[in-house]
Amino acid sequence: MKSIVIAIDGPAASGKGTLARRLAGAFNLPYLDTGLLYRAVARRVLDHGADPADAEAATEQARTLNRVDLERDDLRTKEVDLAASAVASIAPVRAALLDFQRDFAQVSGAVLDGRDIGTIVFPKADVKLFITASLDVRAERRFAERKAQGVATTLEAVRADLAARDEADRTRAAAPLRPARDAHRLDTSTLDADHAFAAAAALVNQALSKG
Ligand SMILES: Nc1ncnc2c1ncn2[C@@H]1O[C@H](COP(=O)(O)OP(=O)(O)O)[C@@H](O)[C@H]1O
Ligand SMILES: Nc1ccn([C@@H]2O[C@H](COP(=O)(O)OP(=O)(O)O)[C@@H](O)[C@H]2O)c(=O)n1
Repeated sequence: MKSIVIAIDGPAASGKGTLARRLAGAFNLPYLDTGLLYRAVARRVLDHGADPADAEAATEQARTLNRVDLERDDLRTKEVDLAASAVASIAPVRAALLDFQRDFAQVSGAVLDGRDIGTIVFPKADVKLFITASLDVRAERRFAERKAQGVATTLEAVRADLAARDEADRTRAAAPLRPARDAHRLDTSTLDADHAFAAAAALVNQALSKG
């Protein structure tokens, strides 16, 4: 199969990762969850006792990030959610992570999900998807995940955290969260994962048949 790049962006808990993983499996492409890069930088900053908003400290951690950092099992906590969004607003942090993301797709193409894949990382991606869902639906999904992990929280707290992070991601100067002009928008508020996958796979097949 032709090696292609599929860029998937959208707000937190919209279903990007679920969809990206399935597309990667179906089209035999490597998958990169780029949120993990920012989470791992944030984790390292916190481990060093530094402030995630400290540009110098965060940039140093981004420049020395390695693959093992991405495999940690403590990257999806509430503390890291907010710290990741803070380090992600620092332009030199983003610059330090750019080559890794581009190199990842070099050999065999890839599916990447994040916030700026279609706008900055791969502006010429073969297929761009912008995944959304209402704040209430996304909060329910993330709350269910946290509950399954045994984390003590409330739906209201999860909703407030998502809203704050989305607002920060949308309004930052460096690579703000927004759909690329040529992105296909997919609202998963009332689409289950199977229907979201079917809609996305149809768009990928369309691109493959044109290419
Ligand atoms: N279309 C969908 N319908 C219902 N639940 C979904 C859908 N897509 C994802 N989920 C669930 O929502 C949660 C967040 O999905 P995830 O793919 O991790 O989102 P993101 O990568 O955008 O943060 C997960 O528990 C996932 O199983
Ligand atoms: N390409 C990306 C991916 C993530 N991020 C940042 O990293 C944070 C965590 O991303 P994530 O994709 O793991 O978050 P969830 O959607 O899984 O909650 C986001 O809130 C963004 O601030 C980014 O700025 N650019």
